[in-house]
Amino acid sequence: MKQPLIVLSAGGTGGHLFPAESLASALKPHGVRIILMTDGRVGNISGSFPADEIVQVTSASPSGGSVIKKGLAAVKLLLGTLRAMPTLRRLKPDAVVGFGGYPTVPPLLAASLLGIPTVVHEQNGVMGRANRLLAGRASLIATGFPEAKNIPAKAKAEMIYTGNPVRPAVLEASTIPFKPLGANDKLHLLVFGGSQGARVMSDIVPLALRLLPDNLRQRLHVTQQARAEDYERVKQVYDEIGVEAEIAPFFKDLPKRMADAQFIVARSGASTVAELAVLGRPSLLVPLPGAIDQDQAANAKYLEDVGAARVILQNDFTPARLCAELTECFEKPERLSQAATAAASVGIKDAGDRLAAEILRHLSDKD
Ligand SMILES: CC(=O)N[C@H]1[C@@H](OP(=O)(O)OP(=O)(O)OC[C@H]2O[C@@H](n3ccc(=O)[nH]c3=O)[C@H](O)[C@@H]2O)O[C@H](CO)[C@@H](O)[C@@H]1O
Repeated sequence: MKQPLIVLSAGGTGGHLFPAESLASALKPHGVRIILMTDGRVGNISGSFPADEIVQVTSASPSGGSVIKKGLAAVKLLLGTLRAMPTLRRLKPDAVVGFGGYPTVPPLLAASLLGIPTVVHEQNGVMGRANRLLAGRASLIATGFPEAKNIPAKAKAEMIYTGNPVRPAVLEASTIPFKPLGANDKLHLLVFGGSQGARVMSDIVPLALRLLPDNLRQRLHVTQQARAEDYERVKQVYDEIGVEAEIAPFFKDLPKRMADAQFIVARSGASTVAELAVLGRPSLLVPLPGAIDQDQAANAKYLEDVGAARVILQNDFTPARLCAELTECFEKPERLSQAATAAASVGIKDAGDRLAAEILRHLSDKD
């Protein structure tokens, strides 16, 4: 019997790649060969990806820019589709699964033109533009949230809710219990943006900590992701005000650091939200503003609605507001424990296995 082959396609940021990595890990024990198609941005993020082969595809994104730029990007996507066709003809995969982002358009479009079943996984509470382009031709659409808005009406695919697959490192860290904050304990505060970091965290968090009364500031241990260009100014403030802080542009061991944290201030990308739930950690979320689909606002609301997170819009995310939130953490530590429990109640640890099982079932139904 031929070994099943599944092509996974994901844009090269953590938010798209990590769920694909989790699915790959879940498919491997079923004897499936995995090929990853992604763009040039993957760099060292793809180091741990359990693929048998990694194929680079176009990274053209028609978002933003002038009409000419958009036109050029559309031509690139079309050329990418034409280039993907011979690769897919050679590989003859049983399915191509896309995780969103423009680099997934050429492989999935080429697959559907060749009659190869395509699966779209939408991680966010609102379907992204690349996935919307592909949904009409997909035979299976899986979603990370119970409801995904903006799915095109013409999509005839079977719809399933699997949750967002999280990396094996997150599942490992999820066995670490939440440590309630004792009266004189240090509060472990973790601050991060997304896979690319977020400037607003470097702008606001150090100033908020400067506003904290000295006795509370001494009770903080901070771990903060800051873009390389922001590193010095963040470090300078922490040195000045005597805050214990570990700062880096990207933490490879973030899942373990999330598990060790008692309060997390972050953006609300789909993977971040899924990880907060699987790990069961309290958070304050600042959705990425200005996104056309407001997907991060929908993601954050999911945790807010169950009492697992507070959500602050970027305009209201001021040093004073954050200082007040942190003061409350120290004064009402039981609130952190309650939010941790609420987060854990909506975590889906087996989303990768669920998605793998649904894809294999879907393929065998088609046989
Ligand atoms: C700017 C942008 O287009 N953002 C989108 C992108 O987000 P982006 O990729 O930034 O955000 P996600 O929250 O989905 O993923 C971030 C991932 O990076 C990891 N991490 C982060 C920092 C660090 O130091 N180490 C580390 O490992 C997190 O654990 C998480 O797994 O894709 C998401 C999923 O489609 C969308 O919701 C976001 O709107």
